[in-house]
Amino acid sequence: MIEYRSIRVALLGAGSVGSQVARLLLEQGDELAGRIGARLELAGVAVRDVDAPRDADLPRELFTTDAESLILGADIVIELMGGIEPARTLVLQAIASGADVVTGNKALLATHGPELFAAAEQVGAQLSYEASVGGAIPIIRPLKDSLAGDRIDRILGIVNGTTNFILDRMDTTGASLEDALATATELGYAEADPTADIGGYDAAQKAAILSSLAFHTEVPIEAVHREGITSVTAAQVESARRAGYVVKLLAICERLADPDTGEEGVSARVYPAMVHRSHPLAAVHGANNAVFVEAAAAGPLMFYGAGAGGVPTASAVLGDLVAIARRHVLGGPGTAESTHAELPVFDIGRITTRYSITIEAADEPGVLATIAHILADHGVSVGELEQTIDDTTGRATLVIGTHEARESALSQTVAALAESPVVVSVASAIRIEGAE
Ligand SMILES: NC(=O)C1=CN([C@@H]2O[C@H](COP(=O)(O)OP(=O)(O)OC[C@H]3O[C@@H](n4cnc5c(N)ncnc54)[C@H](OP(=O)(O)O)[C@@H]3O)[C@@H](O)[C@H]2O)C=CC1
Ligand SMILES: N[C@@H](CC=O)C(=O)O
Repeated sequence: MIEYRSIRVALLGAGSVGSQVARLLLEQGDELAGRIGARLELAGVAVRDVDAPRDADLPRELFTTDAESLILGADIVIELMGGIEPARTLVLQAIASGADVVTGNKALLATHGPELFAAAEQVGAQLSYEASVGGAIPIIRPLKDSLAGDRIDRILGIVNGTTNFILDRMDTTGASLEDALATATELGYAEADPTADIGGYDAAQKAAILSSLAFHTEVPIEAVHREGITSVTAAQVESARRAGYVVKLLAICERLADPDTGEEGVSARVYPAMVHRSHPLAAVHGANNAVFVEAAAAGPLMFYGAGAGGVPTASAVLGDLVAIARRHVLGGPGTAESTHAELPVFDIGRITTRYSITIEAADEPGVLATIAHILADHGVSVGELEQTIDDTTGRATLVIGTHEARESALSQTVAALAESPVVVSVASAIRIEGAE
């Protein structure tokens, strides 16, 4: 039997992901030691409550509530507590004490990434975060390393497993958002506060991380346009379904030219949109994620797989852990973050999108002409208006087909329609993304 040296690993958090990381580390200890050339010794696991039930059967003596003491003496610290504090302070303490860090905490990276990366760079520590986007899907390292020599123009993806699970359930079983969210939470997909998922915050944090990596610039979380799925109704999902579309929460990160000045910049945005059923993103079911990357030389690339869940995400965490541990054995520099370019981040109002608007109006003479007039004022042609009349309610449903306009124009059109006395409600205004 080979006597390996030990690398001390401190784990902060043993929830959905952390408990599976600990289990796999203990179960696969010998195999990982062979791959690394050193034994990963789980020094301890910091939690809030050492007696709380866990998803995995782990030795009780590993648990502590004293994260600060656990960090001291650790070679590698894995942060899987989530949230900003105390995670930020603990990660900084770990770096200052000479440890490398692995984290899956996108909220932390999207808000304090520059501070954490600078602290790590100053002391030559590694800060790895593959699990922060796409769960099990390798997407961080491909963007950071494999595609570092290419020019990425666009990323279009589904990056939140919980909302994809919910929208998929609403589409395929007619379940309510609340019921589907309860199931996603039971399955360990949702954040500790699921508002982060359904409000689009989690996807926006991931968009900030992806666009910063892809465009080698700092895209702060405040610059990411965010809309969640809380306003998506069963009726909207159903009408999209009847029209051959499915509603998905999308993250779009793209390099573009300012429509007014031609200046190059980037846009990062998250919103629910209709995707045609023939588009590959429509076939992303359950808590799976998919990320399309369009790179100038590589062409289109697609990354697909489990986007959430304790076991799949543990795979990404362990991948980072093994990569760092190998460096402890073999020496040599780790991978670095890009030196940042200064690209402006465009406001959503400058983006051009395709969208569909559904209006409910009283079926009165002249309604169509009034609405057509409002639309014409906002540059939407009358020819794009379709009308159906419900015989029982007497209401007219008017659907503006696929129309392309600047986001600023879209919000003005919707506001003008909503204010018109002939309009009962703007039942739905939803973007359409992805070619059919
Ligand atoms: N769940 C998923 O599918 C994915 C999650 N992630 C990210 O991974 C991280 C962990 O997620 P997840 O496992 O779902 O989170 P959980 O909420 O399930 O687990 C959090 C763990 O951290 C511990 N913890 C929280 N706050 C403290 C504190 N102040 N002091 C000590 N321990 C603390 C909790 O302790 P206790 O158990 O005692 O309460 C718990 O064990 C998050 O950043 C999340 O965004 C990334 C990809 C996928
Ligand atoms: N809550 C997140 C977990 C993974 O990042 C999600 O649902 O995607």
